Amino acid sequence: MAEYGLIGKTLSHSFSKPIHEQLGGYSYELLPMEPKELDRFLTEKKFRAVNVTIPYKETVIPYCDELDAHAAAIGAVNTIVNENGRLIGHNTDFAGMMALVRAVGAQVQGAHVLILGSGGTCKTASAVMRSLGAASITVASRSNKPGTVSYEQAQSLSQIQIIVNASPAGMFPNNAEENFPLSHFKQLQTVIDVVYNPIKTNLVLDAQSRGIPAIGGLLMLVAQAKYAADYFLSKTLPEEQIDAVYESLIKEKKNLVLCGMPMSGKTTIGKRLANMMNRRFVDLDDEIVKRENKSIPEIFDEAGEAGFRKIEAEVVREWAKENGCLISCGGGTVLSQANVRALLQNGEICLIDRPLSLLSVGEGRPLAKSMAEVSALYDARMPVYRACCTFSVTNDADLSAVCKKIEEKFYETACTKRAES
Ligand SMILES: Nc1ncnc2c1ncn2[C@@H]1O[C@H](COP(=O)(O)OP(=O)(O)O)[C@@H](O)[C@H]1O
Ligand SMILES: O=C(O)C1=C[C@@H](OP(=O)(O)O)[C@@H](O)[C@H](O)C1
Ligand SMILES: [Mg+2]
Repeated sequence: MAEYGLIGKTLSHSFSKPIHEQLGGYSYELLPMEPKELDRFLTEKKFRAVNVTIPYKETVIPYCDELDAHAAAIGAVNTIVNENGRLIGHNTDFAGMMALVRAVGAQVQGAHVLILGSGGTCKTASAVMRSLGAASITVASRSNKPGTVSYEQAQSLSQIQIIVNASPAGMFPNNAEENFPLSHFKQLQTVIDVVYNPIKTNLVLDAQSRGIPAIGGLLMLVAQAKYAADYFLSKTLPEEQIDAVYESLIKEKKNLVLCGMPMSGKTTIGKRLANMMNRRFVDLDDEIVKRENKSIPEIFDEAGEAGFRKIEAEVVREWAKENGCLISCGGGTVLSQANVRALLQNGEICLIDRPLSLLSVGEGRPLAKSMAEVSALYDARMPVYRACCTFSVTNDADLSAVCKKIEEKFYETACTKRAES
């Protein structure tokens, strides 16, 4: 019998297991099930408490003997506690979203709010925004539901100050999906995205690049889990647990991406650091070579630089979706804004800043065959590297000192909650 767990349809990418195990010390199982199995599961009641996710948050309501006030008002249940055979339904998404709103510093009182998506999460978002005194709440949906506007109509709502994405747009595996355009919203103050995989969707990255505070859904996931764990254990865990679990999850899940000049040490440092940090090591050039079964100079000879960049972009798309990796780029990878954006969804980019005087001509590098070429590349590329990186480390010391410095900076500056909003 699974004592605690998560019921839903497809759960392979859920982070709930490590979150709950860290929060409450109990074992927590992912329990994917079809509707037929759900009926048996909730009738047999062989569990102590479970969380509920898509698409069952409304389906489970008739099985509950009692609902708490939030669950009843919202019409969705994400936590069920089995109290001696009586199933009590709670909604801790409400408190989870409150935590997200607080963390990003949204001023909801008197604000005009646009919610993207009209499913279950929209109900929670509306309830939160209403309770915080929003002046108006408009819901945009693709399905012409009564009381909603289309995405096209939503574009003309120039008074909108807060946008909440409550739809699965941009969610894994559709990370590259174009986000809802933000350029029309001149009054926009805050963007909240409930999607937590990737850690930053294109919507969050777009808002942040416009200087608009924005936050992804990971903190909400952790916060709702903490409030669910309170019900599971019949006690109130400290609020600080939310930040602690969030930060440890971010540290584990974020990719560390190394960029920089050819011969700056990306591959060498990457291998060593991945070992030190116990991370999966991915060298994008190696992945390209493996995929094409050709060396890099052969690819350049046959397909030109444009052909190489096309393959490189596809390999970036694939690996940028992963979590917890150490990714060493090729020297030209981050010259493409689309590649940078993909890598920033789940990662922090570190520039390996190796002074020009320490760079040399390397083998198998078609674009850096002479020192004159290296020097010209250096002048052209360093500003681009500096602009795209989250932090940089000078590589002019011995390798182990440089690796240590990168690890420290990654954890200290790149993985804090502040970096997400
Ligand atoms: N801090 C360092 N100390 C000594 N050698 C270094 C250092 N950084 C880089 N190198 C050397 O520079 C060369 C190029 O490194 P590499 O990792 O292949 O660069 P990249 O992947 O950035 O093109 C390797 O021979 C590596 O050992
Ligand atoms: O600078 C570049 O444009 C390139 C750098 C190489 O990687 P390294 O930086 O690891 O040498 C490799 O991706 C390819 O030759 C193109
Ligand atoms: Mg390399």
